[in-house]
Amino acid sequence: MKSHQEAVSIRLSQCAKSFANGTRALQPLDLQIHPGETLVLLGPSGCGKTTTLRMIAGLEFPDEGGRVLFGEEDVTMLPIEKRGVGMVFQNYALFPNMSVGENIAYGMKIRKIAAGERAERVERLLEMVHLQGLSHRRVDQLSGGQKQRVALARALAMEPRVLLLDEPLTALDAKLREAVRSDLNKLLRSLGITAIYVTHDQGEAMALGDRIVVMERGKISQIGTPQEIYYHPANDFVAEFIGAMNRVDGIVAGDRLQLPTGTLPLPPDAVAGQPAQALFRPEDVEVIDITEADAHCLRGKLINTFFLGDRTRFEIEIGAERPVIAETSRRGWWEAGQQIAIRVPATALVTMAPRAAKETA
Ligand SMILES: Nc1ncnc2c1ncn2[C@@H]1O[C@H](COP(=O)(O)OP(=O)(O)OP(=O)(O)O)[C@@H](O)[C@H]1O
Repeated sequence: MKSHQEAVSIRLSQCAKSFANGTRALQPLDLQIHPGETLVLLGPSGCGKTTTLRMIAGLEFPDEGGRVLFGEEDVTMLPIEKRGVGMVFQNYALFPNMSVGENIAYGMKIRKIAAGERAERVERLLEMVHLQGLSHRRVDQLSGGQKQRVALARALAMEPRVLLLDEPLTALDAKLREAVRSDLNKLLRSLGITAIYVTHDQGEAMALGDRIVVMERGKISQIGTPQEIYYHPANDFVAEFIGAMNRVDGIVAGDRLQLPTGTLPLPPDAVAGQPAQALFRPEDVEVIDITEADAHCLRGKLINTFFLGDRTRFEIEIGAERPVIAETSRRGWWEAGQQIAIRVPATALVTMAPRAAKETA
């Protein structure tokens, strides 16, 4: 089913939010969401993700001076029922004593959409969320994943202009979460609806977002595609929040970064003779046997190993402020206490984006 609505852009302009108790949940915020894109709001607890989403929904209103636009239409003061948004929450918010079909049809009934059309839309939506044949099942007899699919179908039933999802997969167990996430991804792409998705889970953000907005303490820290956020963090906060990051300090010597225990490739912004910092991801660290170490390695002592099933994590003391973390899916094993070496290819050095909090699109 294609969304009947044309995809709409959304613009937040100077949207700040203070609550009556004096909490400043959001600093004045500017944000442009493209028609049909899935934008993920990502950040730690309390950073203002939900408040931003609720302002787009019409469940909160920005402080004076803030404006919310859907396309050309100023919706700043419109309540939720006049905005044409569909919402999905972590806790489903379904009517437990109604059937699946009744839940999905509820909004349509209120809007007095004819029974025939209601039934037809319910069938189409059930098919879309892979719940064919379950229309008469009571909601309290469904699994968590099925409930969340019903909530999604219900949100889409009114053919909203915008779909808003607030931590919709958090209540599901890990395996189910991945399955529903994959379906949701396909669905969002096929519908082409403008969607805003709140999560504190960076894996989810990477998997679902066309772009990700990383938020920190009521402010936008960076906006970018998942690749931009992962490989070119704009600042320390993003670098630390998204995935694990190694950072080591050295001195630029010739075409290498010199550390007490060996060398690494040069960071991109390195200046000869100056101190510089190299940032790299654990999965890009090659762990090698000390007998094979050469001038392009760092030497160290293995202080911890963790077998994680699909990969192994090593913590290696190299005389820097923090141990280097390496993760590899290759089968190879060293014992804690052993001397070891690591190599990092030049292409794996993560660069900081030159300017913070700039829109990249
Ligand atoms: N109704 C309210 N009254 C007062 N303060 C509020 C209210 N709603 C949110 N806050 C505060 O505003 C800040 C941002 O909250 P918000 O719910 O947007 O964060 P969040 O990033 O969604 O966090 P979480 O991931 O924990 O849901 C927090 O400090 C929160 O305590």
